[in-house]
Amino acid sequence: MAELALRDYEASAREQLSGPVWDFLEGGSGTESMLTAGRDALDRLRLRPRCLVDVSACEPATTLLGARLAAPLGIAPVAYHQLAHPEGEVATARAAGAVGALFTVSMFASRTIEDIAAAATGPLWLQLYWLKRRESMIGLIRRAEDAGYRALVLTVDAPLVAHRPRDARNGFAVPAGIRAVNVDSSVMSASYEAEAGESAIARHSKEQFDPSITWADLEWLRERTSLPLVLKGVLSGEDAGRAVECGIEGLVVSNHGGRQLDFALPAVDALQEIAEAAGGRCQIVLDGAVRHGADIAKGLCLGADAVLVGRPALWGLAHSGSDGVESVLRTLLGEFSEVMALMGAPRVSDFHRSGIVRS
Ligand SMILES: Cc1cc2nc3c(=O)[nH]c(=O)nc-3n(C[C@H](O)[C@H](O)[C@H](O)COP(=O)(O)O)c2cc1C
Ligand SMILES: CC(C)CC(=O)C(=O)O
Repeated sequence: MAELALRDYEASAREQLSGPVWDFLEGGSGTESMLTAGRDALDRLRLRPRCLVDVSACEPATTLLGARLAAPLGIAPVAYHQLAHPEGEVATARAAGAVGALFTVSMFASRTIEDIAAAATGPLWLQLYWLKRRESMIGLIRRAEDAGYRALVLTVDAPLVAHRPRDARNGFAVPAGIRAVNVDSSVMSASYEAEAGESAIARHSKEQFDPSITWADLEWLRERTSLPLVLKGVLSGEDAGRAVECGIEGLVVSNHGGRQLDFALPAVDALQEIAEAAGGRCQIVLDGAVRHGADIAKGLCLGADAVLVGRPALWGLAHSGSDGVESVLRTLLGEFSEVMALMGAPRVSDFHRSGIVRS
């Protein structure tokens, strides 16, 4: 297969997927201001290389929460991979394992977390929303522990799913046959049908998410699992400091790919403040608009330990299933290896704040 750039996978996915599914995948909240803002913020950052460094043997491998990765790269939690390919998350897990990337499985995965784990040869994290029915959440956590998941990622930027105009206009609902098979069907049953002016996705949150949780509730979760806890959707240094005080092991700096608070700051613009507030006491992961190996380097310079891609994995999946996801990840990895050499940064630990300039 000829080498494709990420934008070719995007174009192919757009052709393959139905209009409403494409809109669900690509769309943002409110004015969709953040869909371009996240990319613009990364583009404004320029890399400053060092010269005359021996880069004859660059080593992109790293460790994240104790798991070895081939590079500081992973896949962000994205609901319902079967929207892009019948094999869904099982295909994605196979691809992530083949490349040595982390795969964060969404609570709203369309394949069972056990089937996904059986296909995985790399580390898996499980993402959770805090459900009103806590016993459903705990049941899922037990299953994740038994299936060998390495961390739980609690998404904290979604007390409710924001208004997403494309989904509302399309009355978007996941097609029959694709279901959130890991969430109690009794919890989910009402949430698969759109109502007038509201997508079924918005109903998921209205009916199931608990918008009353606070920092105090984290202790309750901590007592119920031995897995490391990661908070996803943190955008302020104050919250990062608070998370560290609560003993949280990781943070995903993210604005949910522009799908939650409209006009939220781009995640990469919050990264340095958050990394400084965390002060090396927890691991820092960045997501949002990462589309090139250079973006991985930019994240590392500003204090991230790894970066995640969301939509690009689904573009690869829609294009050619597991092979497509693998090629997307390999493209990013190849670009990152080249950036390492050209930056004079042969190891992941060689990326520092001085390697980046805001233009
Ligand atoms: C279609 C779609 C579904 C998503 N589902 C989830 C989810 O279930 N849980 C979650 O925490 N984030 C979810 N996200 C947000 C991603 O984890 C991630 O923050 C975002 O997509 C990163 O930006 P990128 O797509 O530009 O790489 C979703 C994003 C998309 C595009
Ligand atoms: C099922 C949804 C709540 C998934 C999500 O987080 C999203 O669509 O951004």
